[in-house]
Amino acid sequence: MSERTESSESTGSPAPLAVLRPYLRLIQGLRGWYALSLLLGLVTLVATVGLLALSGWFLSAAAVAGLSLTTAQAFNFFYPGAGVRGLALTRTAGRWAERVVSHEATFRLLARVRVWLLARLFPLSPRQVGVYHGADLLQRFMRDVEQLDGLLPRLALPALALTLGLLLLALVLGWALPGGGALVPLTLLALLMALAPLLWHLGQPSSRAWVARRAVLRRRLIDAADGAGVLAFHASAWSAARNRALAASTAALHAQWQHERLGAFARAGAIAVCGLAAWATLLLWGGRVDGPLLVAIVLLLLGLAEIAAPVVTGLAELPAMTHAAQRLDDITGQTPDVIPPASGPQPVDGTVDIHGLDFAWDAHTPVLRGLTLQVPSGAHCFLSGPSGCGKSSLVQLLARFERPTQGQIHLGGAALDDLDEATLRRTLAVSSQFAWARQGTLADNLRIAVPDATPEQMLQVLALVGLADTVTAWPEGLDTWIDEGGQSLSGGQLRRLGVARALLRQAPITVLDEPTEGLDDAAAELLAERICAWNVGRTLIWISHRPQGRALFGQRVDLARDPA
Ligand SMILES: Nc1ncnc2c1ncn2[C@@H]1O[C@H](COP(=O)(O)OP(=O)(O)OP(=O)(O)O)[C@@H](O)[C@H]1O
Repeated sequence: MSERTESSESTGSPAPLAVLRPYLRLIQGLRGWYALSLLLGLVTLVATVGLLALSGWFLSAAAVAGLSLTTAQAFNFFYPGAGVRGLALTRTAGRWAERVVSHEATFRLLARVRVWLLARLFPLSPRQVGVYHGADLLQRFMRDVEQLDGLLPRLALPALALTLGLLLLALVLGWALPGGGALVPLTLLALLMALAPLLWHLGQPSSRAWVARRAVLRRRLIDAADGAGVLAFHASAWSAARNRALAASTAALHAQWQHERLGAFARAGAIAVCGLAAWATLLLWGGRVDGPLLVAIVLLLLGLAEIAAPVVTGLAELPAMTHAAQRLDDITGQTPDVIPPASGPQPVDGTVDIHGLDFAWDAHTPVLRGLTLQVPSGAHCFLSGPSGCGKSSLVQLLARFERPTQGQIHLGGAALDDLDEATLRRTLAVSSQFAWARQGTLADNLRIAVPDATPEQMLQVLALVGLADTVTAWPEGLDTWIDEGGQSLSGGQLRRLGVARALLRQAPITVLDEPTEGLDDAAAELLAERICAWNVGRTLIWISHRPQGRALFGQRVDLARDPA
């Protein structure tokens, strides 16, 4: 688990509301959808409370009218009955339409947020992304984004609809209840508004714990599942991993319980406040206004609880939303280590010119010091050196995933920093030391390098790395399914697939990091021979701590001795 992720969870101060700003900005393009949703929410609110009020009035007025035959005969049952049916239908249709519209807006917003996040994640260097545990990154992209999707439909819009509804009610009650009737909904509004800062304050610890602990739970579970194959050999480590996952689960459930408890109290508080308003109205205006009208108003105020409860639940969610936004801000707030120019010079050939290169992963441990190396265009260079001398770090620098602390790299006469992204990737093909395959067919994995590669071209490079016979013997050949991360391939096959992918590119400069790992000496020698022949006229940098194939290379550099 990364230090960074762990620390951002254990020591957070209250997340400021300002972290929600980027998401509110993304909402701007969906204003029409949200305005429609607000309108439908208002219609539903009016229909809901109107239905309760009218039904209450209807029942009590009918009861009063039934006291004598004359009034019973004169009472008009038809219009109120039609009104009740109309309001009930409006309420159902309004709620349905409001849900459809707000869900549509939310899905559109989710898509926007995820695309926006990905656009900020991709320019980051592997080191910047690597500080996040894979499970944690997924949690941020999925669960934390989902937490934010309620910002408008579950909080802002219902709160706005309720506020407008209460103001409207103030007008109605000002007319219906003489002597300060408008004060009832206005007091209700003030009380609900006072709940907001209280819930914000009270919700901070539990929501921070809930957002953080569910992320820890996911990491622990994925750690245990990923490591099961290894941990199962070590009984105590395996039971420790399970216990850690269990403890994380217990802690996450406890935090969720505390978080939900606050929401439940808030809901109960809102219902109680509406109930108190109804009682107060009954006590203050009982006997002063028409009985059925008073019943209607009391029921109307009780009905408001149905609208106010979800609003305060949304308010109780606000701290969790800001904590989720804060976790996303950890990613989006980063400045990429390398910002490539939009356009730049074109390399004229495959020369690699490294001059006075210094590099360190951290301030205390220099990895490369004053490395100077010139590989002429079309030359084949064998780069060796003991483990840890910085061979793979040099690959990271050539690929521009990292920046040197000093010195310059030129490719084809152009400074690496000046190359635009597409030109750099076109110029340089790299097979990294860490082999990887994505879930998909073998052909899918090769087409990562060249999307329109033909089966013949793919088999050609597979033959170079000694995989063609194996692949053609598989019943599905190039269409053989490869499991996530290349798990269905042997270590050596996976490594050679990575090399084949780089070779398929036929780029002016090819860099292969430890391509012979996992091969016996004879196979390693043969691989070097074939790849040198394939790259005739193109620059090849072969990085290996093994001597096999060394004699085939015109240029031989020992990184531990030659530089500095
Ligand atoms: N991503 C990284 N973050 C921090 N330190 C790193 C990282 N990658 C490598 N290092 C450190 O940099 C130093 C050089 O590592 P590097 O992988 O470049 O060596 P190498 O010569 O390729 O070794 P090997 O032959 O074992 O692959 C090592 O001390 C290593 O711990």
